[in-house]
Amino acid sequence: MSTYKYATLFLARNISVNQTRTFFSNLKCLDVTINRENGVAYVLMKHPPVNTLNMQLISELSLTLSNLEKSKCQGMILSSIFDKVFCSGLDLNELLKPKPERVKGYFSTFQELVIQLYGSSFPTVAAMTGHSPAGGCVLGMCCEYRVMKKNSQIGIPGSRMGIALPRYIVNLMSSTIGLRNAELMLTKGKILNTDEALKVGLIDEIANDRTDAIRKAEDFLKEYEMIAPLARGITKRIIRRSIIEDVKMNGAADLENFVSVIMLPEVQEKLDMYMYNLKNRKRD
Ligand SMILES: CCCCCC/C=C\CC(=O)SCCNC(=O)CCNC(=O)[C@H](O)C(C)(C)COP(=O)(O)OP(=O)(O)OC[C@H]1O[C@@H](n2cnc3c(N)ncnc32)[C@H](O)[C@@H]1OP(=O)(O)O
Repeated sequence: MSTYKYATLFLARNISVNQTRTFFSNLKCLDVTINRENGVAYVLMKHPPVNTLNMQLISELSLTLSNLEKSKCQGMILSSIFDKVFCSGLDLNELLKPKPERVKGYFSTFQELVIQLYGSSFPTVAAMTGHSPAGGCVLGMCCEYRVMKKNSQIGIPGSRMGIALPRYIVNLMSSTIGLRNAELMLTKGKILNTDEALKVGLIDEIANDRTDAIRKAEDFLKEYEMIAPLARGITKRIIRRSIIEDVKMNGAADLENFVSVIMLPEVQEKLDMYMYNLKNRKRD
């Protein structure tokens, strides 16, 4: 049995091997296991070293969501096998010196994933085992509930990187923490620690460690066992409809705009500096 399989079973505590089944065995960047008893899917990102959202990870997440939609999945916990990082966001290498068609395809695949996760029919929880910058924060915001390990950081540093965010990201943040907080956070490209994130409502609970994060995520999903699935699903759809409709209406134009900004020499210069600083910063 692989290390990852052990990790999955460890996460699905109290569940014997007979109660779990590996949903997909041919994925490179994900482990997907379903608990047969309650229908909860555990989707663990395992793309070393820091779960950067390269094309492969984005595509596997998307494929997994499609398959979970077709299965009798009752809920999903999105997490990471890494203790320090949930997800480090989009792949900065895709943003640097990009070819227009390639970068357009990349962002469009990410946009589709966001809408798929945000609009999923089953309830979703992000069990964030560590830092969740940028795209990692976006994945978390698409879920109904976010539990984050203490001493982690979360936020979208777009402005600090010279990137004007697409409107669906701004809308997601505004719907999560309110317009005022979103404006303050996003215009400054602020990254929050767990206490700050809890205070503004960017996360819902703080966990002591990985096991605690998973337990809290399971507890959140358990509450739905008493709720009529149809009523829950319809209500979720109504609440989330405006952002989804907005992407359908404006997503393509928004994407064109975003790509043309990314290609600007001054934005590229800023991104280059950002990457340089990332590679040369002191590690803690
Ligand atoms: C139309 C769609 C638009 C969406 C627009 C808005 C949404 C998102 C935009 C983005 O997501 S851009 C990506 C922004 N991400 C970041 O700024 C995070 C950067 N990374 C970090 O802060 C840290 O790596 C970490 C996540 C806190 C982890 O720190 P740790 O010390 O554990 O690990 P490192 O040593 O820093 O990293 C290991 C290794 O990975 C490289 N790396 C990290 N993150 C990225 C990344 N996002 N893209 C590419 N590469 C990344 C890092 O440079 C290290 O490489 P080496 O130095 O080992 O070669």
